[in-house]
Amino acid sequence: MTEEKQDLDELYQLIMDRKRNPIKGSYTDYLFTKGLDKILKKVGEESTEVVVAAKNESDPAFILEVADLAYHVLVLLAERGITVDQIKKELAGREGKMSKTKERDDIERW
Ligand SMILES: N=c1c2ncn([C@@H]3O[C@H](COP(=O)(O)OP(=O)(O)OP(=O)(O)O)[C@@H](O)[C@H]3O)c2ncn1[C@@H]1O[C@H](COP(=O)(O)O)[C@@H](O)[C@H]1O
Repeated sequence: MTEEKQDLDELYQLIMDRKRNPIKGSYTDYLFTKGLDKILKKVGEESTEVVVAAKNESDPAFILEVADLAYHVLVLLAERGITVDQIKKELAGREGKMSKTKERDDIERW
């Protein structure tokens, strides 16, 4: 059996392509047309669904909700003009910095 995988970078590129070349009937296009407030509303809704699924539902249902959230966060990044690489760079800059779990400074005060 072949297992299909979609890289987050590839999905982001597809979303960017929808932004540059709108396609009628595309849900991504629908979100960009509605604008930032609609995208933020979806990110909020999908976040809540992840929380509920994490507490109550099976692994497949939880995975589905996390995937929905990931997609909408990528749309939000694209709307704000931020790339996945910028997020990776931010995460890479944190590597090895969180060694204490008590009495440690907030992330902003590193
Ligand atoms: N990963 C996703 C993805 N995850 C969720 N969704 C859509 O997100 C919507 C969420 O469903 P909801 O019931 O919460 O929302 P709704 O009632 O449909 O709409 P609103 O609440 O936003 O008005 C559904 O319509 C899903 O189809 C996605 N739509 C697209 N993608 C990816 O984006 C690619 C491009 O999609 P299009 O832009 O539609 O061509 C697809 O091939 C996928 O890879």
